[in-house]
Amino acid sequence: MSVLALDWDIEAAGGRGALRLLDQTLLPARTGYRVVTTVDALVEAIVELAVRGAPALGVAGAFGVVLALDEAEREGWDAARLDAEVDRLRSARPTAVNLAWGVDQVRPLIPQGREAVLAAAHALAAADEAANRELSARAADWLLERTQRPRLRVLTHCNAGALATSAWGTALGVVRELHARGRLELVYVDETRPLLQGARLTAWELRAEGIPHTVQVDGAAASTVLRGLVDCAVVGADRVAANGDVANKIGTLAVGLACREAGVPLLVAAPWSTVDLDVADGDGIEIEQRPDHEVTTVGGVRVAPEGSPAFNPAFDVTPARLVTALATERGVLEPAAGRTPGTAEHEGMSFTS
Ligand SMILES: CSC[C@H]1O[C@H](OP(=O)(O)O)[C@H](O)[C@@H]1O
Repeated sequence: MSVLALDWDIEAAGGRGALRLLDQTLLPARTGYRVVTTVDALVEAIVELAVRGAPALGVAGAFGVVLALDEAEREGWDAARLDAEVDRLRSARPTAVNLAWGVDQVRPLIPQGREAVLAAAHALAAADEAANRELSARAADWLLERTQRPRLRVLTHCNAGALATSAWGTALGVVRELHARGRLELVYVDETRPLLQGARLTAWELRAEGIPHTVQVDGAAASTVLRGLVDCAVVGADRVAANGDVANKIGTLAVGLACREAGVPLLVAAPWSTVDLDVADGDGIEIEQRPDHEVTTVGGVRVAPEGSPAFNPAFDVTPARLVTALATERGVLEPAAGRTPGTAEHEGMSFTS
């Protein structure tokens, strides 16, 4: 199964093409799509998490610039309006660096015309898949060497799968790689409240491919780790600071603390596009605050009393000292060990254990 979170649909919208999004708010109950042709519709899809996941947001941002160019032509926008709309797309969600990065990769090509921007967006999507496959192989090698286990029991949090990327996935890319090698025993899938990306999306991906897994409540993660039920935790990332601090879905920090206490490796799987060298450490990463109703209701049913407010940070920051390994397509770094890469590929990163 090769699910695509998003793809450019050249037949849509009168032949000019459109961005077709697998609407992740509908999964796993049903499969539906949003075919978006405007910046408004794409921003709405991003904010509602119809399309989500750092690398997928990068690809959506790049194709979103093409949508903005087409809309500008249809609506007669001047350069200032086009610029403002691209900025609005770029800032639709603040924590994942990839959205802004994807826009910034293609924006300089606007003077060369829409076909140049479209070609660059396609190239960015292809490069993301290649990076995911490379980092997954490197991560699997590292985990098998580190654990010396014949088959691995893995805990993962949220969804960092094909649905969160252009294809293959990051954390789930590592799981797919281990499974393909016959070296995966079981995946413990944190449900990942409040939007349940684990229970809804990660389980959907793993079930579709017959990858053994079991869904658990987020509150079980620490005891699962400390009871020795897993050999490692593998998660994605939304932004990695220059010192190795990692912003990821809320609850990742708790997994990192449990792993450190249990002496179990926490591996963060992320393409280099998620590394933000302009941010020195985690304190510089903006954490998205999301609406109360995501916490106080479940499936539209109120579970907290009317009038009870909610605290709903969408991400947390796991300090580098808890990150055993950071697997990118350029190599596997070891922030917790203070192993500064000291190689050209990782120029700008610096870890102190
Ligand atoms: C490889 S996706 C990285 C990251 O994105 C997810 O956040 P969201 O579902 O809010 O877009 C989650 O933090 C994943 O780990």
